[in-house]
Amino acid sequence: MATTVSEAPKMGIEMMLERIMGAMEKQNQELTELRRECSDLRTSNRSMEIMLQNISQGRSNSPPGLSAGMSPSIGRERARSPFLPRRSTAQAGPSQVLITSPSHEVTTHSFPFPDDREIPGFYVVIPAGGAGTRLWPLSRENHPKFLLDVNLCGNSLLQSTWERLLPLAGPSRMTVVAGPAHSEGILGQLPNLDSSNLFTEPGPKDSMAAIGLAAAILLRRDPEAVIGSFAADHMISGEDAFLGAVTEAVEVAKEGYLVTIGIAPSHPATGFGYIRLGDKLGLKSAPHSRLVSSFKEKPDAHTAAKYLATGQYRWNAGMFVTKASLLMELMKENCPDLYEGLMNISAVWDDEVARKSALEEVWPTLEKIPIDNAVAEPAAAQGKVAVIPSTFGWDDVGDFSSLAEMLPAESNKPRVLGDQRLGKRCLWSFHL
Ligand SMILES: Nc1nc2c(ncn2[C@@H]2O[C@H](COP(=O)(O)OP(=O)(O)O[C@H]3O[C@H](CO)[C@@H](O)[C@H](O)[C@@H]3O)[C@@H](O)[C@H]2O)c(=O)[nH]1
Repeated sequence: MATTVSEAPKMGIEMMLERIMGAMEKQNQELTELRRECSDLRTSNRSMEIMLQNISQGRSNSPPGLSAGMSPSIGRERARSPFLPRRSTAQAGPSQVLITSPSHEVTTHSFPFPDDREIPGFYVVIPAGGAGTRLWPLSRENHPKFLLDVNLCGNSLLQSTWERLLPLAGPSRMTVVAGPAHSEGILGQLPNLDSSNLFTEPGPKDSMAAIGLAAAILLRRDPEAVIGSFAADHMISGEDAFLGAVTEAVEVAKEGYLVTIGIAPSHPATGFGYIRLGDKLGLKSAPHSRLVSSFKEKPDAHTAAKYLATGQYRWNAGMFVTKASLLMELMKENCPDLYEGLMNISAVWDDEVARKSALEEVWPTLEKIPIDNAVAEPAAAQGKVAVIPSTFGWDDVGDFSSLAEMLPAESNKPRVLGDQRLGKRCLWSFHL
């Protein structure tokens, strides 16, 4: 049937109305979805607050796996930093560790630390990579975050990492893996680092190649070596609790596990990986050790909030303790080309000329992959990964908001990194 002139505008209006109705319906659906997510978040917030009240009132059915210093307002992007003068108790006292028991009780344990904490055969590996682009321009390619004294304590993050771990390994078993651009800065800041323990990689190939290179070299030097990798640019408070956790991790590593340290989460962070706790291992020498059921790398906020509410998850702090031989076996199984490349490089490491040509030839061909995806996730699926759930304060100082949390400020005043009296000459100020 032919359309008359008077019907044409009517059809146009009807089509417009139809489109508007369709758009409204879509918006309604999205609103319903958002309301549902808000309601989920409110529910998990409420349960967290109740659990926190229980802790503060000393009730025993306290929260599954939360650090006692945690802020109740988990809806905020970040909780108060444990690196600020405390109003909370996340930082355990000397030789005391806040432990979350499997029955979800937070208890305080004392570790019988001997004066000499050195662990024979334990090597520290500090992968110092990345320019920390989220902290640019404070951190730049030639001034990476780990060389900066970001919280004005008098030490760079790298120096603090060194000092923290030195009691466990002693200077001869402390190693660093970094790019050539940073060698001078690293040796300048760490005068006690043996230059043969600075493993220089030609270019960034991500954490598996960096830690794998150290493991391959150390395995040739000491077939029984147990290694622990700890990022150069993390901040930790409650150092006794930290050392206690690493000491337990070494015990578990000796039993043939790849061991990680799980941090009690204080808020539903989306910038970290999460570890799902599995069964208790029941080791006498490592009473808090558990199997890792699975890893989840950087979930969205909704998923992270759900994880927190279960109490069964810890943050993955990127710390791994293992026999060097096990790490290489896992690489051989899961990324054989990377394994072979690193074994070839390590075979000629002590010969400077042969090392140079092996690095030139092999390094560019190596796969760029994080240790989490390369070995930790597949090994967890085989029941080969353990975790020491811990409650020391930890942050990876990833961005300005995390850095700002570590700096003191009066309310409604900017946070200043540098000398406040210098006014405009201060290093940096934050308006957050
Ligand atoms: N030497 C060297 N080190 C590297 C390289 N790539 C990464 N690293 C080092 O390996 C560690 C982790 O690498 P990132 O790239 O910073 O990892 P991420 O995205 O932050 O995630 C990992 O760490 C988080 C904690 O900070 C975890 O929450 C997450 O699950 C994961 O393990 C850091 O110490 C980093 O310096 C490299 O090419 N060379």
